[in-house]
Parts: sequence; structure tokens; C-alpha cells
Amino acid sequence: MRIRFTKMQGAGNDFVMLDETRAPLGLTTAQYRFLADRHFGVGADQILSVRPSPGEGIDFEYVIHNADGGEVEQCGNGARCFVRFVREQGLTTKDVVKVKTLSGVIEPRMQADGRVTVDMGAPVFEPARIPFDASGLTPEPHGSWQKWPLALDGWSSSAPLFIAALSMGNPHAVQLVDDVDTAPVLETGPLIENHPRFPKRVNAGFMQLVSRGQIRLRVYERGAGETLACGTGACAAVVAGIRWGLLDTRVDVLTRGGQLTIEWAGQLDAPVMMTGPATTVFASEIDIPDAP
Ligand SMILES: N[C@@H](CCC[C@H](N)C(=O)O)C(=O)O
Repeated sequence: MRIRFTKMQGAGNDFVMLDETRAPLGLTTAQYRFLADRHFGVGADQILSVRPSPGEGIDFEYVIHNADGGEVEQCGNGARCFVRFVREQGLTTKDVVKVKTLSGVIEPRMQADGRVTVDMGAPVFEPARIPFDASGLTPEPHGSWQKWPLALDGWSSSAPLFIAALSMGNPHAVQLVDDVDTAPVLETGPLIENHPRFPKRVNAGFMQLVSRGQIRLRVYERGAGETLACGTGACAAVVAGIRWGLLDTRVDVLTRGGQLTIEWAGQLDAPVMMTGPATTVFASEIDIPDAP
């Protein structure tokens, strides 16, 4: 089957965008994996399939697949690319587009400077809703909140790991590190991602404080490995930093692929606002192997 796609990136987190507004492509897990493959396919961290309106005043629906082919609930950088994609494809002329995702309805908004702002909704802290199995763990107080101890089997360091566990529609474990350049992201990232206390696996964030208004961040993403930026990961890190009393309500997040700005007022039900770039790289067609 030959399909048309658009390659996009947001702060270096890259996407294959598929227009399924006229007809579903019906791709299998193996075909998503093929598209994401950097040697045999197009290459991407995630694949976003844009589908028609599900009604109720919502403009579109989209589904997100990680590079490993698994479907996921939410994607911050993808949400910004989505709004640029539907406008460039002539699917809408709106500046604010309502889209249904697996974790709820979000509203990306085009800004006059070309960046996109997304209301990512309120963070979720209840362990069962992340989901995070906190049974038998005693959290340590930190700022107005807490951090959870996490034992990492298979990691040699004797230093205990303390994390913030929260959901931005998808699960995140955020830890503070002295220096993101020397943090063991590639070594411990897979151990955290697959930790048995996270039954749906987790995105592992490594946050370095620069000031109360700036952090550096690396994220080892569930189902994709380390990416150049993770939008929901940036939201999760800033929320954790604010609740820990370390950050102000507006924070610039420096990732290896670019800068995002995250704002959160601090009330538990307040939405997290994310602003950042979204860029089209190229559009083309590709033959994809028949299913499995
Ligand atoms: N890159 C994304 C997050 C994509 C999904 C994530 N890997 C997960 O499995 O939850 C972002 O920008 O938020």
C-alpha cells in the first residue's frame, strides 16, 4: 500500500502525520513501527493519525502511536504539530482547533509568532490514575508535596532515586539531577520506563534546575527511547518543580531540540499551558509492507 505522509517536528520531537479524515488507513502495529523506523521507514518518535470530527462541536480526533507501535493517550509536541498540519492541509482555517485524544479534548491555538499554545489540562496526582503502584512506599515530604522512593533493580548506583509520579494524560516519573549532560538517562531510562510499579510503563524525566524560571530537561520516553524533547514531559517536570517549591509559575524548558514555555498557576485543578514551535519538514509518499 502506498500512503501519503507529512514529516513534522516540534523542538526536535519528530512525527509522521497521516491524514485519515477522508478514509481510515487501518494500519497495524507492525506498519506503525515500519513508518517510525529510521532505517527502513520514514523515521519518527511518534505517528499521529488525524481523523474526522467525532461530533459534539469537536473539530477532529487524532490517535498517537509511539515508535514501538503502541497507542498512547497524549502527546504535547504532537498537539502543536497537529494544528499546523490541519491548517496547512486545508482541513481547517481556524486558529484554535478542538481535538479529541485518548485522554480527553484539548485545544491547540496558533499564535501570531507562529508558535502554538496548548491547554494540556490539569495534572493528575492520584497514584491509581497515573497509574503508579505506591503500595508499601512512604513518600518523603518535599516543598508542599512529596517524592516517592523508587528502587531500581539492575542499576549499580547506591544513591536512592526519588521521583514525582504524575499524569499529564500519560504517565511521567520526574527526578531532579545535578546536570542533564552527565545524568544516566540511557542507562536508567529503560529501567524506569519498565519499572513494575508503573503497570502501563512510564516516561522518565531528568530535570536540572537552572533558575526558578528555567530548567534543562531530558526525557526517556515510553515506547520511543530518548527524544530531543517531550511536551508532556516538560509539563510534568514543571508541575513537579512548582509543587516542590523550586520553580515559579512560568518556566522555560531547555531541551536538546529546542525551548518550550510551560505555565501552571499551581492550583491542583489549574490547566497546564504549553507553548512551543511546530515545523513541517517535508511531505512525500511511501510504500508500506502489507500487514501483519
Ligand atoms: N513526545 C510526546 C509524548 C509521546 C507519548 C509518550 N512517549 C508516552 O508513551 O506517553 C510529547 O511531546 O508529549
